[in-house]
Amino acid sequence: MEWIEPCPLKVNLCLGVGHLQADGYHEVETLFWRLPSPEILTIREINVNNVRDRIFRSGDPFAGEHLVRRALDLLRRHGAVLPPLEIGCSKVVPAGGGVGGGSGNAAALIRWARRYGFASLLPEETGELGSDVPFLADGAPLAWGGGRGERLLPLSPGVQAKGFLVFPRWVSCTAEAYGRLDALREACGLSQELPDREEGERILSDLRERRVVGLLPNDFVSVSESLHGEYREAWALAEWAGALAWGLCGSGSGWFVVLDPRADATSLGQVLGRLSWVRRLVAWEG
Ligand SMILES: C[C@](O)(CO)[C@H](O)COP(=O)(O)OP(=O)(O)OC[C@H]1O[C@@H](n2ccc(N)nc2=O)[C@H](O)[C@@H]1O
Ligand SMILES: Nc1ncnc2c1ncn2[C@@H]1O[C@H](COP(=O)(O)OP(=O)(O)OP(=O)(O)O)[C@@H](O)[C@H]1O
Repeated sequence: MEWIEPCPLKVNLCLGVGHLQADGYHEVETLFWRLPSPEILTIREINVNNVRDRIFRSGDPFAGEHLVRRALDLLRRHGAVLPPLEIGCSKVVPAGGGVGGGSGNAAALIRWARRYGFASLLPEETGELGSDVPFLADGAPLAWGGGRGERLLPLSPGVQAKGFLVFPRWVSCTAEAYGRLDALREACGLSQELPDREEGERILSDLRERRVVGLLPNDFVSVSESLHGEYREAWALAEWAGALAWGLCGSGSGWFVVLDPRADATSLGQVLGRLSWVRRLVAWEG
């Protein structure tokens, strides 16, 4: 048997970071939006006894253990009786870009396991793989997320739009970004007021009505702008292009532009593609 499983990505249409908790994680309040990923998982059953799983890596490189392997281990620990599997994924989305590319690969396997009745994991369980995995594994197009991202309230209907994910030449380590935000807040006495769901609903209603929102609220913007002046150029370009909204992907380094679904994205795509500090451009429609 062979299955093809599409992988999801996420951006945060609003992201507020609260205090560091005793478990080493910060409390967040966020509006998750699922976007289609250019990546897919191919899952093949190995019909030979006493053979181990084979997980193949190709495309864009990344460090550390494959999140798909960790997802397989998690599924089996929770009772999934899976045959040995051969899983492949050609990486297109750069790691450290803030869209949960690796988390989306793991989430795709978890969704596949749920669909075929192998196991149905809870958000608190999938959160072990990464804070964005519960949302990505859930399947809702939009959700308000609390806790570390595992407390989810699905929102509907979705938003029709198109746009770009833009990955710069630098990457952002999530743990470092949270640490820098704490340090910046301590140094500048910045407030830690968390957004509420009403703020998220306002953003959604503007986007559904195709009203311009501008730069989306994300506490990591100040951290990223302090490290890379290029983000200000990014926001100016998005505004010049008549985008509905733009913002940082999670804790960076990627950023995204949301356009009216009827807009012609050609010139913006050409301009973004020519920027010397841009490593990869991914167009999306959803
Ligand atoms: C920035 C977001 O993408 C917003 O959706 C997520 O909060 C980050 O999710 P992620 O990249 O999957 O990160 P994780 O693998 O869960 O966490 C990596 C590290 O980031 C820090 N971390 C992460 C999430 C969180 N709410 N507070 C944290 O302080 C912790 O040091 C943690 O060890
Ligand atoms: N299949 C995978 N694809 C990409 N990265 C992976 C994968 N498996 C493990 N990783 C590691 O996990 C980290 C987190 O990946 P993920 O794509 O979920 O998060 P991100 O928000 O895009 O980036 P980061 O958390 O690194 O800022 C990556 O930085 C990478 O080192």
